[in-house]
Amino acid sequence: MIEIIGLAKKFSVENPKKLSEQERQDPRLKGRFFHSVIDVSLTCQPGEVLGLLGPNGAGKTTTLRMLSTALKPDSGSVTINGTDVLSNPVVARKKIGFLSGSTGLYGRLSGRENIEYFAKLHGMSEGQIKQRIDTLAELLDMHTFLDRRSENFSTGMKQKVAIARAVVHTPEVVILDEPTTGLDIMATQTVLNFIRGLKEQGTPVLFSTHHLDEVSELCDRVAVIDQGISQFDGPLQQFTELADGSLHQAFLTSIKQGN
Ligand SMILES: Nc1ncnc2c1ncn2[C@@H]1O[C@H](COP(=O)(O)OP(=O)(O)OP(=O)(O)O)[C@@H](O)[C@H]1O
Repeated sequence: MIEIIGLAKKFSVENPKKLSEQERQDPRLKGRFFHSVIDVSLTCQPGEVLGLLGPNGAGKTTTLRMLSTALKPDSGSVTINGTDVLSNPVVARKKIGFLSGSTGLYGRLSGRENIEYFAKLHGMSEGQIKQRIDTLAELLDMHTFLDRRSENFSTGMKQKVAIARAVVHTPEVVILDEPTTGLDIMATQTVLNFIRGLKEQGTPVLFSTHHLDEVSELCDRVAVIDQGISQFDGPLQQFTELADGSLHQAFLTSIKQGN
């Protein structure tokens, strides 16, 4: 189970001139600090898929980075299957599979070698690594390119390898930052099927997205963040009931309610 309560994170603004016009107008800019995440709470139970929604700049990536231990929150708590992530980041990291926004593969290595490298960091044996990569290659449809150098991979190939790398250690929970952004229809479907497989195994999956069709296809729960504040966290059905069954309208309603 993933539980986030009252998470907050501000960044110091080193050079205000570098802020976008939108950020300058944003009420989260207070003096020398930009309060990216102000108050975010959500939960995701075993076997549930949670879709994290919010406009550009809402604070989704910042929230996911705190959840994955990549960033330290200013306040709030994050618990994964009973482990307090903030006080036990090393233990928590083993439990988490995290796909960040940038795939960051080593271009000189093949897809397989990129995955192997992470598997070794997790202390997996040669036998375990081979078996796990075989399984992931099948699930993510990677056989045709897995042994090629990754520098010339398409966006979809890179993303599949990055997902395989994130889950190679069979984590207890999976967190994916916009896993289908930039992917074609086939690759998107492969990734969505992969998430569905995780759900069937009872693994909680939390992913951020701008695609409402993915939410209706896959998600049990929805969380909405706007300007760093949680506007909704609940079952999909409760979310759609905000606007007579229309996901699109429900999203707009949830955001308007906070303003
Ligand atoms: N290291 C940082 N320093 C200063 N501001 C930051 C930093 N990281 C994020 N921000 C700002 O915090 C806000 C929230 O960013 P974040 O990337 O979490 O949003 P998001 O909801 O993931 O957006 P998108 O949907 O566009 O990916 C943005 O205005 C961003 O510019």
